Amino acid sequence: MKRQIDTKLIERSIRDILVALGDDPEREGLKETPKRVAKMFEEVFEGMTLSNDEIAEFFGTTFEDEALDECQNNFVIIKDIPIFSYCEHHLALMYNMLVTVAYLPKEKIIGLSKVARIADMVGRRLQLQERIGEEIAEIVEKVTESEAICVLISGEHSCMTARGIKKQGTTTTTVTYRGKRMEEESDLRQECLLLMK
Ligand SMILES: Nc1nc2c(ncn2[C@@H]2O[C@H](COP(=O)(O)OP(=O)(O)OP(=O)(O)O)[C@@H](O)[C@H]2O)c(=O)[nH]1
Ligand SMILES: [Zn+2]
Repeated sequence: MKRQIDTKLIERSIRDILVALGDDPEREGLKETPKRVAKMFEEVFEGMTLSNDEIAEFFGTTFEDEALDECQNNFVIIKDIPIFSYCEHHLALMYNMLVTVAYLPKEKIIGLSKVARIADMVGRRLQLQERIGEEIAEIVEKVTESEAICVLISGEHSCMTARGIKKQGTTTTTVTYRGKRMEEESDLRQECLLLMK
């Protein structure tokens, strides 16, 4: 069940912020700003209205194919999915984010676009980069029942490039492994990472 975002409360809060900044929320350029921001939040935080189970259910289109019985070690890799997110510490934009998802199909394969939809929706939450990887891996595992999943993410955090320490061009890379085979087989982890890069 999709949760509703309280847009009226967001509008009031943004108006308060404009006043706190010493500006006039009634002036022409700002009159519609609280409404615009509330609408933008509804869009960019849509993932906060859904649980991981719901995302798995909505974007869980899978197929079964006899050919899959023959190949227990053939990775599927969906590379460089661009997403945006917002860091939960500063509400600052994470940008130039590229997500690569690899998994070993067991009996089911997931529709390729669904992987991108899952990554996109997980990004639309107040996040940590590490948690984006964990949540994508968890949802892909729920949908595919795969025993070997890896999520590689690289991205820039505006809270680190445009404020504070201001180190432009710094990128952060996170790697998330999930599943029994990934835990147990270090060769598989290495092979997978090599293929993803
Ligand atoms: N691990 C991790 N840290 C993050 C992420 N996004 C932001 N941060 C960090 O969260 C930390 C928050 O630190 P604080 O000391 O509480 O906040 P701050 O005073 O604004 O820190 P500075 O950014 O160093 O100015 C900072 O080091 C951020 O770089 C993320 O996705 N993962
Ligand atoms: Zn931040």
